[in-house]
Amino acid sequence: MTQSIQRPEWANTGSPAQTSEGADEALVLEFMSALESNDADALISYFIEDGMYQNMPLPPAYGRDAVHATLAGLFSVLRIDKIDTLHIASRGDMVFTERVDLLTALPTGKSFELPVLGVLQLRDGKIAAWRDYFDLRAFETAVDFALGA
Ligand SMILES: CCCCCCC(N)=O
Repeated sequence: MTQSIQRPEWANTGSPAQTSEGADEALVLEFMSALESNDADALISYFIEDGMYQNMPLPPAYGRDAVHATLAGLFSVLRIDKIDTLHIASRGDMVFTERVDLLTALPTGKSFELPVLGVLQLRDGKIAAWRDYFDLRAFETAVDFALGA
């Protein structure tokens, strides 16, 4: 079932795929689309060996094995239904995404459109660091599931 996200009225018109610049932003948009696979084995190939991943309200993961375990752990309790990247920008090796991530908590079946600011650092066409900033309490309250427990 193709999920759709209500685009906020303040979002720029047009899709970042049309306005993105450079290989790093294109790679990040490809990765954001790949997240909808919910496949940790496929997603880890986007990271360098000593990459890091952190959902900022939760502990960080350092190194490919820890990043894979964190992704697999997330996918055991939630499903990424849709990632809508509203805006994307980059400076040097840093890429910034303003997004709405449509997520479903598997234990409750409840979904939430989570506003997210994503910061990614690229190195040789792969992700060296991925940090997502969002309101965990708003998410947990909306889906009635304590992710951070
Ligand atoms: C709510 C915490 C889980 C976030 C999963 C990945 C994402 N940023 O959408």
